[in-house]
Amino acid sequence: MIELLTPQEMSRADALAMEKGPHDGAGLMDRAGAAVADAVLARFAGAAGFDILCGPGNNGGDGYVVADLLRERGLDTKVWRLAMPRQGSDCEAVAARCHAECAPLEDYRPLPGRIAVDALFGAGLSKPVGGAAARVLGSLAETGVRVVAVDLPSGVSGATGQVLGIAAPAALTVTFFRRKPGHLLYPGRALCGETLVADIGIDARVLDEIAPRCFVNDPALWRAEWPVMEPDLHKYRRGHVGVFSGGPMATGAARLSARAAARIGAGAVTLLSPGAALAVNAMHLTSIMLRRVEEERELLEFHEERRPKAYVLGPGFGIGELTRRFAEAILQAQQGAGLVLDADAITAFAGDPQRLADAASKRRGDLFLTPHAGEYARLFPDLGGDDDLSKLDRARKAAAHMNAVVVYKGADTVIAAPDGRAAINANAGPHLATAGSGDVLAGMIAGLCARGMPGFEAAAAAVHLHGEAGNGCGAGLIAEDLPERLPEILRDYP
Ligand SMILES: NC(=O)C1=CN([C@@H]2O[C@H](COP(=O)(O)OP(=O)(O)OC[C@H]3O[C@@H](n4cnc5c(N)ncnc54)[C@H](O)[C@@H]3O)[C@@H](O)[C@H]2O)[C@@H](O)CC1
Ligand SMILES: [K+]
Repeated sequence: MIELLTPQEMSRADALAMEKGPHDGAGLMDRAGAAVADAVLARFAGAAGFDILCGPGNNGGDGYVVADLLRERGLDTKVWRLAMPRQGSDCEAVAARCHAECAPLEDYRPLPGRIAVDALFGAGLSKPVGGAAARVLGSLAETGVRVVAVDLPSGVSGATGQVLGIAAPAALTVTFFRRKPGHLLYPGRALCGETLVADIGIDARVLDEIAPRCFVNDPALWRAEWPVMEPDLHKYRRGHVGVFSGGPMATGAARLSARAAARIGAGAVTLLSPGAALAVNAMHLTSIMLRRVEEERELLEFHEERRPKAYVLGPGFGIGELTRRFAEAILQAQQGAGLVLDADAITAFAGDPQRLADAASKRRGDLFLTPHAGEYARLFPDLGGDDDLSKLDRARKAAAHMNAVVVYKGADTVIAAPDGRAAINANAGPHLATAGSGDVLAGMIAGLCARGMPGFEAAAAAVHLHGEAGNGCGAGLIAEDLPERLPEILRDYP
């Protein structure tokens, strides 16, 4: 169940399911409505009554099925319809046989103690919600009546998670077959409340034809590429990571990355430090090696001699020509290596992103960019300022343009590959929003890249395990804790 379908892909799944049987459109709708009614009864059977808000499309159709099922149970149930069902739709067919009392939506007033089932718009939302629907959704949000959303809270775009017009927060959302990006991308994710995915009898083989390109970032997405630890493994075959340190007053970030690379299983890690910071770094390192790298010549010597599999450049490094030259040197080296550009190394290319794109077009190893929203907007001002683009679109466009795996960070981190695959992360808690957390993630990505994981999977695995590490710490978390949680988590990934 890791695939995420756009509303268009979901309607294709519905159509393919109807074509192949055994259920026709009304049959799927019966099952969808029954799944919602079951979920409502499991949680809110004791409510004073049930108000089913029905739109004119098939989302409304699900609502009529719910109304009938609750009414059959003898529960106080009333349908409030926005408009008559669309002619010839499955909604029209199920509405015609619904026995619940119907009234115009504009007469609906939310009453405390009753449950509102929001079946106004689902996958077919096509414009901002206005008029009576907007007034009702606004009043739901104000009165705090408990809302169960059918498929999606009406007003939330399934494709982007953005609110078109207005949406009312749901306590529970019941969706069908597979989730959509809008269930996982904010603000949609927060408006969905608890999300249930119901099986309505669509055969998963329809996915072979749809070939979805977006996934929830679950271990099932990358587990097959997890590097196997062979018993006779030599430390350099486990991959060597080089991490660039900043000057004497900015060394901590690089050490966090280095420690994370080591903890995630790189066989060796070397901190590449300017001469002035060697002493301060040496005072804080034990198993991690230290080497002076201040000029491009020293970097190339290290690269030739030690053949690292991946680098981290950016944390605490500073923004300047040296940053850009180091990045280019690694991307253009004969012996390819992965390169994670984080923090300052992303900002260093702001103003001239084409220079990075040119270097990346010739790369021999994987390239990763790990911006948060601010860094993203600095590097891609046009994409960052385009309100029509979702976070998913932005990550994908950046990945294609930079020929890189882009990890667009935040509470709903998106990982996108240049080939169009993308994953949305869902396991990270708010405690991860702390100084140094991103430096740890950069090191984890480099470590998994050095261990031989392909780029997209390495980034997705690192983001997931970073979330797990954060959840293991909870409140009081500081970035130093994250690498130390990894040995326990990695017991599940031998
Ligand atoms: N037989 C099927 O096709 C199935 C459909 N399912 C349900 O059907 C939904 C999708 O149905 P539809 O494609 O009919 O789409 P919706 O019912 O989500 O909405 C489409 C209707 O709403 C109108 N509309 C869209 N945005 C509006 C706005 N902002 N203001 C006013 N009117 C607006 C459209 O003109 C159209 O009439 C899913 O979300 C799911 O709940 C499920 O029952 C599974 C089976
Ligand atoms: K809805």
